[in-house]
Amino acid sequence: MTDEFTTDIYYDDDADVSTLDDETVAVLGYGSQGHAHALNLHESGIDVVVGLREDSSSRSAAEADGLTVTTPADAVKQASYVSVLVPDTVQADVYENAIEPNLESGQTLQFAHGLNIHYNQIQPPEGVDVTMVAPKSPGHLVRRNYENDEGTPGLLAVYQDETGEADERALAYAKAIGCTRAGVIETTFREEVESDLFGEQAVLCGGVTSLVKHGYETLVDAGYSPEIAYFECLNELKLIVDLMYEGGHSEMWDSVSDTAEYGGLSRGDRIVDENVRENMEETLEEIQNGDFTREWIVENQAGRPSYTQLRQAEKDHEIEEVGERLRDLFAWADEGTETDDEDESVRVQADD
Ligand SMILES: NC(=O)C1=CN([C@@H]2O[C@H](COP(=O)(O)OP(=O)(O)OC[C@H]3O[C@@H](n4cnc5c(N)ncnc54)[C@H](OP(=O)(O)O)[C@@H]3O)[C@@H](O)[C@H]2O)C=CC1
Ligand SMILES: CC[C@](O)(C(C)=O)C(=O)O
Ligand SMILES: [Mg+2]
Ligand SMILES: [Mg+2]
Repeated sequence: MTDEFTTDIYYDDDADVSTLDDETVAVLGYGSQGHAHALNLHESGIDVVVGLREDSSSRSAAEADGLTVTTPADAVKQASYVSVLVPDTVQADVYENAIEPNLESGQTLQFAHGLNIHYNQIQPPEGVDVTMVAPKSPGHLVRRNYENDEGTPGLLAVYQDETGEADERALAYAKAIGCTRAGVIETTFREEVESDLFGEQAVLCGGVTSLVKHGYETLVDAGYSPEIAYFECLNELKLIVDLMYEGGHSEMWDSVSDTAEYGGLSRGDRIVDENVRENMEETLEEIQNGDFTREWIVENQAGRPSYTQLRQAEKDHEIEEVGERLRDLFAWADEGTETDDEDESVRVQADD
């Protein structure tokens, strides 16, 4: 642990996987996070049972991966530690029907995102520890990093500590899925939920895709080719973000040309200006006052009409079709010498 930061950060030496020896962890859901947690826990020597619906489309994958699968209700009965990794929108329902009737004092109820607890969609009983281990990464990378002996940073929070061991047990879980290899930051449910929702809406997912689309459209509308616009505004973004990830903004600015640095520093705040900042503050307020979550719950109750429309519009955007064609060319380039007939035809087009 280090005391140089405002929060506690835990690493492998601060956690002990054997805390969960002789226990069974129920992983409910086998999607993005579920498959990663279940497999990493299993390979860390922990007894895992996966809870899925009888007709679940994930059942065959979990079984093929060598895991024991049963229903969510039965998994909760078998386990002392319950990790809720079904989508946020069904957690309240799964809690009411499969978890709550089978919960016993001393068990741990754990989440990877605090939405349902923080916005009171799930109200756990006394006697049960309620914790969160939230990897700050898509689940598929949680798994890939673990397999590569690398870690995934995560957040840890304790909402209810009835056993006096909630923290220690959550740390053991975080270590078993590979998070303490990279570092686990102690936080609260409120901080995790509000910052996570804000990050994905304003910057990571919503903000960045809108920025890319606006950049792409500006170039294409001005007569530049869609392929050039795609590479400039989307493909190269990864390379720039990789530099920021490795060494912060400084490493990125050091690596690009002086022309790019001067242009970026003098123009960046003109593009993402005070209006954007005000929009960000409004978005954060909707998260803090619960408006976003209320809207999302109603949207789900109504069968997701707006979500479906927004998803389709995003899929139909020209940049998706251009990107698909161009990524195929790059897939060929990545395959090196293993060319086949199909690859050769791409090579001709690429050379043309
Ligand atoms: N996606 C991510 O990378 C991240 C997610 N989180 C959090 O992790 C949690 C899980 O999210 P995520 O991994 O994206 O979820 P997914 O959408 O990937 O979960 C799908 C899994 O849940 C099962 N499932 C869906 N509905 C039900 C149901 N009603 N009853 C039982 N099982 C069901 C599905 O099985 P079936 O085949 O039966 O539909 C499938 O196995 C959420 O709290 C999320 O906020 C946190 C950090 C990152
Ligand atoms: C950035 C999106 C995320 O918050 C995540 C992968 O961390 C999510 O909810 O999927
Ligand atoms: Mg997140
Ligand atoms: Mg999230």
